[in-house]
Order: sequence, then C-alpha cells, then structure tokens
Amino acid sequence: MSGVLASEYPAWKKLQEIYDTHRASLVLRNLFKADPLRFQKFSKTYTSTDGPDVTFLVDYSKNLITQPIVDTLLELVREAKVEEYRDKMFSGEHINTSEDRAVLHVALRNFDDFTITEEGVDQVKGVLEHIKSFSEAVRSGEWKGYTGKPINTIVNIGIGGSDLGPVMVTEALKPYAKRDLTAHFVSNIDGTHLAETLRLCDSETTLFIIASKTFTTQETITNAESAREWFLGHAKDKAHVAKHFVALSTNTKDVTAFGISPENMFQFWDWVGGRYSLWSAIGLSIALVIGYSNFEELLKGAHGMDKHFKEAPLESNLPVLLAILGVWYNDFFGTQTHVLLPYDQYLHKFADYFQQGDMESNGKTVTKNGDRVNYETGPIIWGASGTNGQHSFYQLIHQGTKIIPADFLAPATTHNPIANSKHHRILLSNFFAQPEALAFGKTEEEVRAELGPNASEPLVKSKVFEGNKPSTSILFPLLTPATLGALVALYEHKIFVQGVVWGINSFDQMGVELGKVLAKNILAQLGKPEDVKGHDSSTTGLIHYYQKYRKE
Ligand SMILES: O=P(O)(O)OC[C@H]1O[C@@H](O)[C@@H](O)[C@@H](O)[C@@H]1O
Repeated sequence: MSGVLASEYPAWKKLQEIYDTHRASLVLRNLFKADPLRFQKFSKTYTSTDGPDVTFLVDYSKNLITQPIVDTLLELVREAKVEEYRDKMFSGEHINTSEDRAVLHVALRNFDDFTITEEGVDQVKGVLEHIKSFSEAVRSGEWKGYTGKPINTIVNIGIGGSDLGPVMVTEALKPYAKRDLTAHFVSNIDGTHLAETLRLCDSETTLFIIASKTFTTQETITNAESAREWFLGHAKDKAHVAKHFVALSTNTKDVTAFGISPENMFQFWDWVGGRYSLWSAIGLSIALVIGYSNFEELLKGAHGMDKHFKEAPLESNLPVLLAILGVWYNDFFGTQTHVLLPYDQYLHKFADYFQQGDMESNGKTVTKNGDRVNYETGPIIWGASGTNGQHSFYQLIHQGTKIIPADFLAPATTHNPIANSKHHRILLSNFFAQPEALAFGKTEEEVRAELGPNASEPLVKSKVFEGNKPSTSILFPLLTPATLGALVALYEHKIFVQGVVWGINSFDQMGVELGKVLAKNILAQLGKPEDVKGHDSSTTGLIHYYQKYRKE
C-alpha cells in the first residue's frame, strides 16, 4: 500500500529546515522584546456567530513560533487537504475508512443549520425530544419508582466514551445542577465501583442508565446485570425494571434482550464515535443533572464552534491553530506529551476526558493507506486542575529536562465568588503567573542579584529557571454550558486536524481490541493451574500466583 506520508509534504521538509536552522533563535524573551505587537499578532478572540453568546481569548504568543513558522505550518495543513477532509466530515462522507462509517458528531448539535444527509440524522431531533420529555418527567417527580416515590438518584453505568463525557460535563456544569438529584457514574469492572455506589442508593428512588453504544462491552454489561440483580433483590418483581432501567445504545436487539423496553431506550447511530458521544443519547445523564435547556445550550455552544471551524479562514481558525502548534512540538521538537491545565475546579475531569478524546483518536502508527508513519502521531495527554498541579508536577515542567507544551484555561469570573472573590483573584494570579514563569524563567544574573555575593554556586544554579517553555492560555468570561460546548468542540476539531495532517484514521480504536480478546481467553483458564495454557512464562507465573489465593 502506498500514500503520502506527512513527512513527504514540501511544507514538512521546509519546517524541518526551519527547525534545524532557527531552533536556537526561538527564544521567547527575545521574541517578545523584538516585537511589541507579539501578543496582538498571536492571540485571537473567538465570538460565536450562531446560537448562544460565547466568547473567549486564545493567547498563543508564548509559543516557540514566528510568523514564517505559522505560515509554513498552515501550508502543511493545506498540503494535507485538511479543508477538504473537514468538508467531507461535515457532508457525511465515510471518512472512518476502516469501519466504513461517517463521522457525524457535528450532526448531533446542528439544529437544522448545515444540510447533512446520512441515515439516522433525521432522527436526531426525535431523540432530543425523548431526552427532553424523559428528563423533565424525572426532574419534576412525575416519573415514579416502583413504590410510587420520585427518583432522587441516577447511576450511569458505562465506560470510555459512555462514561467520561457525562462525568466531565456534569462536574463542569455543577452550578447548573439540580442539587437534590444525586448522580453516580460506575465504569470499572472492579466490583468495588458498583458495590460502593449501591451502598449509597435506595432501590425505590434510583434510576439506572445503561450507557453503551455497542451494548456488548464486558464491563458495562456485567455491571448492569449485577445492578439489576441488586435491584430485583429489593423490588422482587421483574415488571418494576421498566421504571428503573433505561438504555442508551445503538443496539436495540441486545437492549431488549436485557429486559429494557424500546420506549426506555435512547437511540444513537454508528456514525457517533464513543469518545464523541456526549452530544448524543449518551448525554441523558447530563440532561437529567443540569436540565434539558442547559443541555441544549451545551450543544448549541458546540455548534457555534463547528461553524467557526467550517467557515473561518485557516489563519484565524482556532482548532487549526491549536493543531499546528501541537504538530510543531510533537514532530519537530520531539515533545512527547501535552498537558491540559484548567484553572477551574469544575474542570477537574477535563484532562481525563481528553485523554480518551485525543489518545484514542490519534494514538495510531499506520496511515489510512496502511503505511507505517516515520514521525510521531498523537501526544500523551495529561493534566490536572490548577493550582493543585503547581504543588506536585510543575517542578518538572519548570526545571526538568523535557519540554512540555501546556494549555492553561481559566474563567475570568467564578460561580463561587466567596470571600469577595478573593479565592478567584488568587487562582487567576497563578493562572497568569505560571505561563509567564514558564516562558521567561529566571536568569543566573537575576538569581545572583537576589541571593547576594555569598550564595554558593550550586544554590545559584538550582534556582535558575531556563524558561522558554511554551504555553497557550485560554480565558473565558464564565464557565457556562455554551462555553463548555464550544471549548470541547474546539479540542475535538484540533484532534481532527492533527489526524488529517498525520494521515491517520482518528475515528477507529483497534488498539483496544487485543487486550479484550486475551482477557476473555484468560478468564476461561482462571479455575485450575492445569488450565493455564498457551502463555509466556511471565503471564503463566502471574496467574499461578493468583490461583494460590483464589477464593471461589
Ligand atoms: O459504549 P460502548 O460500546 O460500551 O463502548 C465503550 C468504550 O469501549 C472502548 O473499548 C472503546 O472502544 C471506547 O471508544 C468506547 O467508548
């Protein structure tokens, strides 16, 4: 098989030359000194042109770039035909080639704006109406459990994309939550996760939401079966399951076989990737927690960003700009990771969410044509909310040997202005200070001046910050549902652009399969030592050790 590898594009070669000849001169202290307009040139304000008002500032001036570098990276985007692929995605072409599927999470938040023809797209509205009527019935207390009591607890049982999105969004939008409705999320097959959650539930007032696109995922189905067993242990009568179990899935057959009736099933379609599914029926728990109208605001905020991505010229297209920065560091500087640092406690699951979003999408080694890449693809995504990270891993970002490109995100105002917003001002002062410290560091001369002439050499050296560590800062007025929608869509499209540049399929996830198959095989051998067959000595040794302690 053959196709064009990203490294064969003329712009890629040009970027390599630029890197080789200009790397040493990419010094943020000097770049800022030389150009008083650097911030104006390398920052953009996003303002939605559609739907709810969303605005935020993206400052990417503290990156190791110059205008010619940005221009060449944009040339690369053009040579990789990103615009063509973007239009293919929006028109429903089957760009997920290995699975022969369209990629249409944008159709879930479209509200009749773009024309998209693909089987199922015309049903999106109906499912949203179903989510609306159901969530309103539960929230108002009209929906009753088997003893006539209203629901006050929901348990979403799902994993991966059927868990992380709802978890992240319900945490992020807690200020909009119905506080007397408790939401739990069970994902892990470890029985502890379900057992500890069920300890907090009352069968009479708990609704279980079984979230699984395929409805075959071992963890989810096992957890769902055990939850049903626990429920029936209390409710006794199978007929009561209908009031307490609903399903979010594409698989009507298996949902029905589980005992959930079709009217309690919320449909979605194979063109919704798991990690892009929070906008679909998978968002039911979000609608239950924050209310349907806020859920719709989230969708509309994302749609505004879709429009920007679809229509803005590449030079001012924010997902494209974030994507090229990532390519620049990942493929030319050899950075391995990218850190997401939201200075907002409500966004404490943001990095976890995009760990799947980015790493499952772009953690690939072969191109769509089946060629092995000879460059780096998706970065390792990690992060934590500020300021906690400052007291743990920032040391390495500041003074370690690695370059770790960072995204800082923060709301200008808080939902919790306690102590007259004193907390928020301190939080934001850190949000402003960290990128500054990373970029400009502290020179040896500065340290000497501070410590005086008697300071020892090793002490002086240990206090030097080399600086020149790149970061991007995103500042928004307040974390609203629409703003969150736009931010998530911004990162989704960034991932898309990078995938197209690298020539990979960002929409399959074959890499999760092998472990599943091996685990299934091993599960059948766990009983007796003589059953353990066909493994290496390490795996066999581990299983034999386990078998000495196995209880049943
Ligand atoms: O929603 P279901 O089908 O249970 O899948 C849950 C998760 O499974 C994993 O193996 C991945 O494939 C994820 O992309 C997916 O989100």
